[in-house]
Amino acid sequence: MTDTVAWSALSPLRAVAGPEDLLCLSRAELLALAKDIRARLVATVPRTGGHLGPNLGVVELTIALHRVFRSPVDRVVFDTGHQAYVHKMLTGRAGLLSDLRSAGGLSGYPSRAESRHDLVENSHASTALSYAHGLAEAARLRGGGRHVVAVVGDGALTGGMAWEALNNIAATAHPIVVVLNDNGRSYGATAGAVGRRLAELRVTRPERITSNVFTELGLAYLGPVDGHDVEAVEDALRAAKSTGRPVVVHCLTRKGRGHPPAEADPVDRMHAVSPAGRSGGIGWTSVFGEHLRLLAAERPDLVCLTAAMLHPTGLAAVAQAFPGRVFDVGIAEQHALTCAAGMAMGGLRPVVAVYSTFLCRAVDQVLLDVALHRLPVTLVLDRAGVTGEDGPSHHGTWDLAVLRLVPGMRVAAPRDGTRLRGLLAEAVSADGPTALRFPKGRVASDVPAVRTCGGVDVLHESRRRDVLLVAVGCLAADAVAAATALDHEGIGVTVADPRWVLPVDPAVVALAADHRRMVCVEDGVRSGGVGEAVAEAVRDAGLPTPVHVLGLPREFLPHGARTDILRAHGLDSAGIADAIRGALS
Ligand SMILES: Cc1ncc(C[n+]2csc(CCOP(=O)(O)OP(=O)(O)O)c2C)c(N)n1
Ligand SMILES: CC(=O)[C@@H](O)[C@H](O)COP(=O)(O)O
Ligand SMILES: [Mg+2]
Repeated sequence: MTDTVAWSALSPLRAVAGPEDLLCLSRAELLALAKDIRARLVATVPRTGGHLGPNLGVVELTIALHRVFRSPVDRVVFDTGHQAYVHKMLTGRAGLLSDLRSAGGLSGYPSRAESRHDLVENSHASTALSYAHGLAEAARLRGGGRHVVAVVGDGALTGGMAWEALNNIAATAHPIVVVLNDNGRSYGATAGAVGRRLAELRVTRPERITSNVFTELGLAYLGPVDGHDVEAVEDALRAAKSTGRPVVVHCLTRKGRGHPPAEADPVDRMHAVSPAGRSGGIGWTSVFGEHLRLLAAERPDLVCLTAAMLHPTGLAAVAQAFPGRVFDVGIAEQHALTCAAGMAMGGLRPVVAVYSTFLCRAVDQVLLDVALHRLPVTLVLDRAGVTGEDGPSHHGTWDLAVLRLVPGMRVAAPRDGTRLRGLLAEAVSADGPTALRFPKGRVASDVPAVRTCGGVDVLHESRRRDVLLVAVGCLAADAVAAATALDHEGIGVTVADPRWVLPVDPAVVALAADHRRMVCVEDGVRSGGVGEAVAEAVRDAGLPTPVHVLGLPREFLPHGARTDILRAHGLDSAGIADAIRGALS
C-alpha cells in the first residue's frame, strides 16, 4: 500500500540515502527535511500503527545526531527503540515506512537484520546506557576512534538499570554521549523525583545550572537545549563530542510535536496508535480495569501498582476512583514487585499490573521478595501470549513457564470476560501470590461450561472419550471449535478449561484417566509451560495417557498479526483439530 503523501520527486527525504547525505544540506534544506519527515510520519503511522508521538518528538534531534556522529562507525543506541523511525528514515529506509510493523516489513524497533546502523532490538526500556558502557569498554580495549551515543528518554531514566549504568559510566573517562530526550513524559507525566528534578532543570537557564544530579555523579552536563532546533542540538553534540568524557546533553522535546492531535492528546500524546481499521470493541484491559475498580470499592486494603503504564494496563479507572491507592513507580518493574511485597507485609492487598513481557524484568523479585514470603500479591499480566506487531521483545510468551517455577504461585488464565471477573475476585482473595494473564485486544465472547469437575470447567464433551483437550485461557474458543468439527468425524473430544492453570488441578488428572489421549494447548512457550506441567502431573499419577503439548517454540517470534502468528504455529481451531487427528493416527 502506498501512503497518502505522495513520494514526490521533490521530497527532501528522497535525497537522503544515508546519513552522509545530511552533511551537505543547508539550514533551509534541513528545515524542509524535518517537515517532510513529519508529513510522512503523520501520513503513515496512523495507518500502520506504531509510536507516532515519540517519533514526532525526535525529528530534529535525530537529524542533528546523524550530522555530528558517523553511524555506524560511531555507535548509536536508542533506549526502548520505539522512537527510531526517524533514524530508519535517515539510514535509507524511508521508502519502506509504509510496511512498518507488518509481517516481513520494517520492524517498529531497531533491527540488526535491516541495517548496520541498528544495534539494540530489545524494546524493554532503560537498557541503552548499559549497552553504551559495554560498547565504550569494547572500543577502548579494541582500539578507539569511535564515539558511543545513547539516546535515552526521561521515562527510561526512571528505570533502575539506567542508574546502575550511570554509576559505572560516571566512574570512567570514556567519551560516552548521553542524549537525554526529555519530553517530560513516559506515557503520562514522568513519575517520581527524577521526573520532578528534570522538570526543574527544563525551566532553568543553562548559565544558572551549576550542578545537578548528573554533575553530582561526575558526568559533564550540557543543556538544556531546544531539541527541535537542529543547529542548537548540533552545537551541543559537537561540544559534547569534544569533552572526551561521559557527558549528558539535555534536549527538551515535545512528544507529538508538529501534529496538533498528538500534541493535544491528554492521555499520552499518541504514544502508540493502533493500526487503521482495528476497531476498538471491549478489550480485556478495560474488563479488568472496570472490575478491579469494583473490587477496590469493596476492599479498602486493595492497592495497585503500575510501571509507568496507568492507562495501558487499565488501572486509570481505579486511580480516578481511588487516587491514593494507585502507585505509578516509573519504568521500574523490579521496584513495583518488591514495593508490593512491602505493602503486603504491611497488611495491604497489592495488585501489580504489567505487560507480560515486562514481568521478565522482575523474576527475582517475584521469586524471592514475593513468593519466598508467601505474600498475597496479585500479578495481572496483560498482553500475555503472542502480542503481534511489537515483535519479539514484546510477545508475552514466557510468563507461564517462568511462573511455573515459582513455589506457591497460582496462575489463572481466563477464557473470557466472565471468567476474568471471577478469577480476579478469587485472585485478590487468595492467601498467597497469584497471577492472572490475558492477551492483547478485544475480549473473547463468553464460552459457557457444560459442567464442572472440581475447579475445572468442561466446555464440550461427547459420548466418546477419545481425547481430553486442555485449553489454556483465550484459546478455549478455538478448542471448542476444533472439538465441534471433530464430532462430525466421529472423534470424541472433551474440552476442559482449568481456569487456574498452575499448579495443575488434580481434577485435570482425574479427567485424563477417563480418556485415551490428552492434548494441551497454550498461547505460550511449550518448554516448561502448562502442557508440560500437565504431562508431568499425569505421569506422576502413574497414568499411561499420552499427552501432546501444543504451544509456541522456544524462539524469538517476529512481528506480525497475532492471529497469523498463532495460525502459523497451529494454535487456531484448524491447527488444534489437525493435532488431535495426528495424535489419534
Ligand atoms: C521495562 C519496560 N517497561 C515498560 C515499557 C513500556 N514503555 C514503552 S515506551 C514507555 C515510555 C518511555 O518514556 P521515555 O523513555 O520518556 O520515551 P518517550 O516515549 O517519551 O520518547 C514505556 C513505559 C517498556 N518498553 N519497557
Ligand atoms: C514501546 C512499548 O513498550 C509500548 O509503547 C508498547 O509498544 C505498547 O504496546 P501496546 O500498543 O500493546 O499497548
Ligand atoms: Mg519521555
